[in-house]
Amino acid sequence: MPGIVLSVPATRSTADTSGDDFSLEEDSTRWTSRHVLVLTIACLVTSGNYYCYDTPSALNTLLQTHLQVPYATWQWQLNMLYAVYSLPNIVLPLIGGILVDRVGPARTLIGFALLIVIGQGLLATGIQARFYSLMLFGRFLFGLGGETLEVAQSVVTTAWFGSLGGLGFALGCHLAAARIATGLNDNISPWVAAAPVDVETQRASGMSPPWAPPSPLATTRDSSGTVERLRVALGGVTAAAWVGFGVCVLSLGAAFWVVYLDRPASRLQAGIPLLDSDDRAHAHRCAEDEEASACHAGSDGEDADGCESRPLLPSSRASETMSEGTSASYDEPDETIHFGQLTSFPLTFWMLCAACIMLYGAAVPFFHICTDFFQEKYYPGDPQQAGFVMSIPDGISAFGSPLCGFFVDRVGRRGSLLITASLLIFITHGLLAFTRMAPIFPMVLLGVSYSVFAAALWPCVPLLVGRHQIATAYGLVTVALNMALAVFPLIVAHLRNAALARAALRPAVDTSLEDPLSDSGFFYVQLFFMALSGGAVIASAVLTWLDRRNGCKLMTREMVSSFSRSATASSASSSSLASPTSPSSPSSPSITEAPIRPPLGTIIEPTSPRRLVTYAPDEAAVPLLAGRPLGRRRRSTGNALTLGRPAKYGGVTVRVMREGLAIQSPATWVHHHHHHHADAHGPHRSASPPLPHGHAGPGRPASASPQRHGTFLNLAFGLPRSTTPGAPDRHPVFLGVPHGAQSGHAMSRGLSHSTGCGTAGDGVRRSSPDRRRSQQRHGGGPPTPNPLTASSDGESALVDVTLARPRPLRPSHQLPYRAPSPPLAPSGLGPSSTRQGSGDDITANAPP
Ligand SMILES: C[C@H](N)C(=O)N[C@@H](CCCCN)C(=O)O
Repeated sequence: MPGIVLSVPATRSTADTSGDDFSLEEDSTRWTSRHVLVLTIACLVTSGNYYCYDTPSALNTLLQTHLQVPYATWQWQLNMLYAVYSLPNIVLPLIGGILVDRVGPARTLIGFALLIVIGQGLLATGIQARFYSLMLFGRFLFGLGGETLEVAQSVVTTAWFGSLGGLGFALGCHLAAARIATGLNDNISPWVAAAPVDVETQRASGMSPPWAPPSPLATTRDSSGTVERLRVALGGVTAAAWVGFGVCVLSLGAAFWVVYLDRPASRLQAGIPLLDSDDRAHAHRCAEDEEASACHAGSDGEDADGCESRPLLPSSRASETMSEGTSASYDEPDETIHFGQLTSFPLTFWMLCAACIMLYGAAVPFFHICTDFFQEKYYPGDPQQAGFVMSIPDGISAFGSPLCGFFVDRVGRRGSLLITASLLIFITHGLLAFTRMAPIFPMVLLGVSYSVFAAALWPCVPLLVGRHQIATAYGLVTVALNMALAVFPLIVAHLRNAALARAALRPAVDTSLEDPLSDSGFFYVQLFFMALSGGAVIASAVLTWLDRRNGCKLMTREMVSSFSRSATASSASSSSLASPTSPSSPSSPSITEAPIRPPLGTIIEPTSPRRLVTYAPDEAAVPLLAGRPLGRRRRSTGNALTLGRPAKYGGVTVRVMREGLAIQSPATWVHHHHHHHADAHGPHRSASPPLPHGHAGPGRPASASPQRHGTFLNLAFGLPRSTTPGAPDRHPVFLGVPHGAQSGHAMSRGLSHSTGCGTAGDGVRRSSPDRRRSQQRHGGGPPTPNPLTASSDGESALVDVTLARPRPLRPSHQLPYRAPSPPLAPSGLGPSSTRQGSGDDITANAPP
């Protein structure tokens, strides 16, 4: 009996359909130079934004002098420059995120980077022309692009590093780049702006009256260096603003580069899953192409769209579009993110937003005022010392964020890290409010906390939402961040003003700092920040608690499930799963604590009798596991794959070709559906006894049904006979585990889905998770178990599964294998019956 190869279609692959070999151009399970390049350039993309964001405050009084406005007016104007940046971003990143989810990060990345360039250009022009309204408008455009650019950048980074086990580190590098860009601006902008301006320019601009003697700083045109001459020629703050413009142009260039590196063909080559938008574009192009079938067939040549490298279209949607030659299937409502879908975001996600508001609110608005505070309480008349202490958190974060991100990738436990960080901020503000301890130590604590929470918070986003919602989710968290940054500074200002007003009314009393209530409002401000960080502790604790009930997604180490990797070479991949030394090896002692994430294309040769892979229930398609329920819904089910000895159980091999595995165990329904006999009503059914293990049923050259035995891949499978001499049989096989009361419904859905879809050019039937979601939504029925479809060619089969997210399997979930409840049959079928028709068969493969 030939070993059965179940090729489980992956999200994206570069597989070769011509055979069982699954070759890739790059080992997609490791960092490659391409990854390093993508990360480096992606970090540069937002550098312009971060460099220029703080230009107004870095130039502050120099700008005021240049604009020749009174101090009070300037305070208002300065704040307005920040307000027009932040206020629109209370909403815009959400719209931007939805846009990114719809059209993909490529176009949006360029668009947002362009907005930043234009915005900064207008700001610089406004400064040069001393035209404040133009500055304001430029800053507004700059804000439109700035925050949403980060969303698009995060999406690209998540795609490249999410399943590589390096998302925390990669996002930490973004943060580091941001902190460095901020630090550079803090130093370079004042340096450029304070350049000596020649006397004539000063006089011409009115900065210096004609009778005034030249400033001792002012040099003349005979400055020796080119840089000096440039500084003089451009003139102070204008030059500083145009330098910022130059950095933004560089960032735009980086955005183009990232888009180039992230193009579909490049992703496929690197084993990075394509985005839905890429799917759409790709499928549209291929559908228009007369040679679209070559895309399926796996031609070796490369076309502009990268068809060459995706003979197996990993996306069900793509494959359906490709196979059906229509784009209609892409337009299913569930496939496109829209506002209505926000309600489908889990509570954990909203709690993450709450934690983001409190954490950033307790840190960043404090940075804005802390130099004032330090000068008042610790370093009167010493702005330099105050400035130095203020820069501590950013300095620590510049190198701490990637380190913490790396730690997060290795340890998981993001919720616990957020709680710890919140506690640290609480202690920081407590120390600053109630003690006279030098602020250096509290600021170091704050720096550590800032590094930890930013590094832990952002990588949580893709773990909590669906793959097609990631940009929207990043957008929402960015909205939350901007709410904090827009609202809390106003509250802080109000607290201070109220305290100052009270102090003004008070008679001259002892204003010594021994009395904390006698300061100019900073004590109340610190209490406010303590309240926020206390709220962050609570939000993070609730988040962690919810997450534990919801599959411990935030505790997961390493990979983002919805971005399963494309394949490594099959042998390597196989060994990566089987080898104890492999990071994802299930045989390491910790295997039951962390989900196995078989990279796409992995050939699983089950060699260990006791390996259990558990995936958390998927919202949309909940595969069923008999036995003790796993996951969030205690009475619900989880997805499990149990692997056994191939030699003993017929050499069942599973190749992961979609988002991991969701093979139900311990009992599996198998439906052989001869699509050429299918009618619109689904297969015919007839009762007959179950096939014994490895026994070919009528009309089949071979059949293998590894039965439940200890812990193993319980998979019933039949290989239909080839009807065309020389041509491999391509029969979709339905695998699903109807269980409990929903079984009949679920199975019938699966069947109708099976009969309703065309077969791809390569003969592979692919299920559509989104279609299923759509069916559920419109049918209003209960969740549908994964309808796994497959086809076989006598030697192998391709099985399409939808994967749920992996979750760590805690020791309490390490269950001894136990006999399953017999699965309920669909529509009156008994649990242990095999019904065979001439063309369509259902095998209910119950455990013996
Ligand atoms: C307002 C500014 N963009 C900001 O504070 N950003 C945050 C979040 C950055 C997320 C990057 N993916 C920061 O910590 O810098």
